[in-house]
Amino acid sequence: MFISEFPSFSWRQAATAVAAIVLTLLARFLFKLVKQRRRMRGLPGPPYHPVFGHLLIAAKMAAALPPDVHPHHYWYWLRKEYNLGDFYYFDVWPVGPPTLIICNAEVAEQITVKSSLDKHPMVKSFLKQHLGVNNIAAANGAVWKKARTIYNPGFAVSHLMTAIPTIVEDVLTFHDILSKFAESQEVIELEAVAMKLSFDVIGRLVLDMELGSQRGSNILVDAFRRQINYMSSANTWSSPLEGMNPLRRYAISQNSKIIDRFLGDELDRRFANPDEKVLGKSGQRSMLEVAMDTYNAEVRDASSDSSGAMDPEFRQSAIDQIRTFVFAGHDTVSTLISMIFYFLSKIPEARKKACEELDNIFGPDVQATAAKIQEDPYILNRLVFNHAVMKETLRLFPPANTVRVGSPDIFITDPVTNERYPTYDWCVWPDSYVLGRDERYFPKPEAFMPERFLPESPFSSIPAGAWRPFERGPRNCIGSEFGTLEIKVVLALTLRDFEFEPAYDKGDVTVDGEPCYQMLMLSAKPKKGCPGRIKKMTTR
Ligand code: HEM
Repeated sequence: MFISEFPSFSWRQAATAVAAIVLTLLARFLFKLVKQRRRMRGLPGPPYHPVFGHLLIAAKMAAALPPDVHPHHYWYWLRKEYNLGDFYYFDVWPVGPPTLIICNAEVAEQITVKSSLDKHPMVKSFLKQHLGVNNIAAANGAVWKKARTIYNPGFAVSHLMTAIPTIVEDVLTFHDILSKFAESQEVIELEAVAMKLSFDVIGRLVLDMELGSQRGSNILVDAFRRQINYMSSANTWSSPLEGMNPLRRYAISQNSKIIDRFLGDELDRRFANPDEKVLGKSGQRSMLEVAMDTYNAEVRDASSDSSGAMDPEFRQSAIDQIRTFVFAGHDTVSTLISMIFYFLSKIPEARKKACEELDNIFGPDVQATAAKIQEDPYILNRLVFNHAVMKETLRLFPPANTVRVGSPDIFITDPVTNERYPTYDWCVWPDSYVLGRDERYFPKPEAFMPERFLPESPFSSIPAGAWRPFERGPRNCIGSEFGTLEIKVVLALTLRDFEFEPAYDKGDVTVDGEPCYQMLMLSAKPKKGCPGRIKKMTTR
């Protein structure tokens, strides 16, 4: 083409083209805005502005709460401030997704148990950079079902019990570490200390490996820690621009490659030696073995290529799931350990009862307790009061939650009026924090009372669906049994020897009466990492 053949544009034509584009975009935006605001008609929620929707209320809420709070605190604040009922709609489009918040046990069951809405696409768009595109926690449909079917056997109680003896060793290391902190009397972030333990423990279950992160460093654990820092608040609603930073994205993808390489090498090693009994000293089968079993049964002959390499699709999916188990399996448990110590520090009677139960079942000596658990892990089932302590802590401080996407065919039904309300095009959020503080289900909700979970509870029985920190229905937590067992081992081996003394400052901001409020770090983490000192118990 010759130069003379180029069409000649005048500035005026260029300006007209730009104006046309801007006007089209503006018209589209206005069309969507009107459509969005109309959808709210007749739906329950805080006072609604015809143009700004709930944006003005969101601004008021942001001014009332610290900027780093987990959305659990938003939903609870809104409900109290505007005296909202069993569910409400909150429309902050275009700043955030229009959300339907569910605060009623029966309604929460309608969209998780009776029908199970899919996970919201924003869960995948956020998690894929950290846990891979196939991760079970964000997947839907056939991809999710296949993953759940493959890994369910690895979470069967009989299988989990085989991991307990080595977990006892990790918890004894934790005991040593707490002893050192008790001597030094330094202020520690309990959540960070507990996280090293929960890493070691999940390493046993998932990889049957001794990660040793309580004592030193490890390539995998270090890479996971960096990844978790990238997942922090800066990554989410409070500062959306940070998520767009290309340098940060590059750093995340490089770090991800380190994790993938580590796990991929492990898979390849086990693939190359199908007959080798790749068992660690526990003699248990890790999640890697569970994955290899499926591969050998279903995929190996059909799809190994001529080079004899593992089917790449299966390999990547296995890596994604193992990453997800390591992440989901350590992050929530470390929060739970620190929050149990925190709440028990405030309620000595509950602590005393938990210690008495441990003495009755195991006798007073910690080494003897460890030996008893190793010999018969099922003895942990007898820890009824300690289990109730765990449940009460999760009621007040649920570390995780589910976020679903509405569907044109699925409506919620108001349990009082029987009227149906839409879920379609709403982000649907059944909130365990709000439910856990509802006095219809949990009388004296602010009080820490493990007794409410015992058969002889002074209160009427708790309806199904009111307590849902592990979520419910087919998308419930696959690791709930394992998390519970781990907590019981921790309590059995540490509670009687150590006490926690929180070290929040007098001037620290509180939310719902707590300086230890829920911070958004993907999951809900205690503010400041739950700072405090460890005290060695001399009397119980
Ligand atoms: C205190 C301990 C734990 C709590 C409170 C907890 C809570 C939850 C919650 C609320 C969900 C639903 C999330 C959603 O719908 O997006 C979930 C899912 C999940 N959890 Fe846990 N979890 C805990 C421990 C564990 C452990 C120990 C593991 C693994 C070893 C684990 C692995 C998973 C996985 C893989 C999912 C996704 C399941 C699916 O979508 O099918 N969790 N957890």
